[in-house]
Amino acid sequence: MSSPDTLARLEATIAARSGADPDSSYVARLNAKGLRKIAQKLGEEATETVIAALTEDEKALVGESADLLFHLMVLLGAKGVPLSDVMAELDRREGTSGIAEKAARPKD
Ligand SMILES: N=c1c2ncn([C@@H]3O[C@H](COP(=O)(O)OP(=O)(O)OP(=O)(O)O)[C@@H](O)[C@H]3O)c2ncn1[C@@H]1O[C@H](COP(=O)(O)O)[C@@H](O)[C@H]1O
Repeated sequence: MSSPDTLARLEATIAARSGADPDSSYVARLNAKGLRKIAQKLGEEATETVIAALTEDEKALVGESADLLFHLMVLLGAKGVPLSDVMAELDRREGTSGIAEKAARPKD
């Protein structure tokens, strides 16, 4: 079933797999390699998503977007940042235009 719960389930799976055997778990393998590697993978997936958006079909964009979200979730897990904190930040922003928010930023 696909829903907002999908990311919550993935968060729980990632937490459960982080300390697993790196030979059998990709999440464990990434965590064993450390934060720098996780961040690098996230950057690669972001680039691949951009390339898919600009040069590939919708199926490729969906696949790369899933890779991107998955690796973001691994990064948040490695940093101990709950998904609910990110969702709360999006909720806080809800209804505020990005144009208005940017215009209200203090000028330096
Ligand atoms: N959603 C995913 C998911 N999406 C992508 N990937 C893996 O992410 C890896 C990245 O693929 P790439 O081709 O970009 O990278 P790569 O081939 O490893 O390339 P290099 O970095 O080695 O050069 C692949 O091994 C994918 O299988 C995922 N691996 C796991 N999950 C979820 O995490 C759960 C736990 O996985 P394990 O930790 O492996 O048990 C799974 O049940 C899934 O729910």
